[in-house]
Amino acid sequence: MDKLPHEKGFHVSWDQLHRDARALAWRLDGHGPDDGAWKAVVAITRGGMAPAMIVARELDIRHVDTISVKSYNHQTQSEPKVIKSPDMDLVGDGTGVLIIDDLVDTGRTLEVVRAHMPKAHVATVYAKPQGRGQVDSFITEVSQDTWIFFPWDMALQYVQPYRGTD
Ligand SMILES: O=P(O)(O)OC[C@H]1O[C@H](OP(=O)(O)OP(=O)(O)O)[C@H](O)[C@@H]1O
Ligand SMILES: Nc1nc2[nH]cnc2c(=O)[nH]1
Ligand SMILES: [Mg+2]
Repeated sequence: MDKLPHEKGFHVSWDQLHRDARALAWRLDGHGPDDGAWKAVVAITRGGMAPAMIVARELDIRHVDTISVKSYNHQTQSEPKVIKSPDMDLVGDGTGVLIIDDLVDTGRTLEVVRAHMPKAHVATVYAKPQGRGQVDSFITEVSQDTWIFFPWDMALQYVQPYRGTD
């Protein structure tokens, strides 16, 4: 069987992701610059889209845009590239904008995104120590040598019982 590049796996179900993204929304609620309100959400595609939708729903934010940064091919990192920018008339310098991603690992993706919107508030659901300094808010920290598996990358499958029957 193929070996994973990381020994530890943190497997996140849809239910867990929903709860954690909601917890992130509750943490951010009332902390925007305009009487506590946020003016827009920018999801970092693709992984930030589901958490961003949940946060936007909880905080009643209707302006939702995306920035696309590609930095991984499966589990191998390469130079991050912005493939698609948000509407800069909407986001401006980032004031009042919530940038949402599923996780921060090395922080390289967020470095690129922050350069686009320096005044935005950056939030991720999960964070690893190396990239934690790039996020303003997050919910759960995992160790650097843990690989996070998201529900959209998994499927239910049969598991052998601990004790075989033969
Ligand atoms: O902090 P970093 O080391 O830069 O890594 C974090 C980024 O890596 C993953 O995205 P990926 O580039 O794999 O694209 P995807 O969201 O489309 O899966 C993840 O969703 C984060 O956006
Ligand atoms: N799914 C997933 N993508 C990543 N990109 C960088 N780190 C990770 C991780 O732990 N899990
Ligand atoms: Mg991503």
